[in-house]
Amino acid sequence: ASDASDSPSEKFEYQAEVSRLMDLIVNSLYSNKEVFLRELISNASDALDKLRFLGVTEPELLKDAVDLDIRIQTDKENGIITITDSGIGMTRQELVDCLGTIAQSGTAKFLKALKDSKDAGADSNLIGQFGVGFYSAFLVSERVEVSTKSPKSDKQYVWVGEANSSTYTIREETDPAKQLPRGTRLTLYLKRDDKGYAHPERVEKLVKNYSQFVSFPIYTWQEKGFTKEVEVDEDPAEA
Ligand SMILES: CCNC(=O)[C@H]1O[C@@H](n2cnc3c(N)nc(I)nc32)[C@H](O)[C@@H]1O
Repeated sequence: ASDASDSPSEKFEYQAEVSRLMDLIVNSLYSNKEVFLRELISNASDALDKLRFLGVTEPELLKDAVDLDIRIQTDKENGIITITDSGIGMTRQELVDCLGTIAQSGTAKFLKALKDSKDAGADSNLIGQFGVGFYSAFLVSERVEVSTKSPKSDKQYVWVGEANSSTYTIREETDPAKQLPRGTRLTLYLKRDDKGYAHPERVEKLVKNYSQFVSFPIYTWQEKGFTKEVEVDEDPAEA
């Protein structure tokens, strides 16, 4: 929760289409909540891809030499999941453009596709195709924080959204303990009935089921520090 020491935050209204889209996603995927982790890992992977691609022509983007990976930390006592990527990160304006607004055409197309889709399964795949998977975080979270640092900006910002709210806030991240060299850290404060997702073995199972083809290493935080989550198939010759 934001305490007094936080930097001042600015409040924004979601663009109307976004509010409608969030309600639609939460209602249509209610029976398939576990897809949230696949969608958020997919966004993290896209952010790492963007960085790798841009790094080819703009090597200075890679100046903060941190490994390109995705780290998932669970806090089962408090029902919190953290997903951190060392991707390109977002500027303050990008937070507004990417999370507070959506191209009208995108929503209309998504709505039509949703109507045409037959079963719930199709719905969950549709949100990935339309790049709107971020909002699936609100299937299981009462509050989502997106702390992000882009090499294009000298400041780190925190976007905060609450379930069933028509507004979100953005403030500068000034807490020294929360600084990122680059990339994005999502903090999911899980709903009372969904705190079970904050168990490491459940996260591991979801990562194995849904995200085995991500082209970056995914680490889950255990008590004993980060361990490699996705087995790399041993070369039989070396096994
Ligand atoms: C419709 C919701 N919008 C998004 O999910 C967009 O937000 C941005 N986004 C979401 N998670 C992100 C992430 N982890 N890193 C970066 I860079 N951008 C991210 C991307 O531009 C997504 O297309």
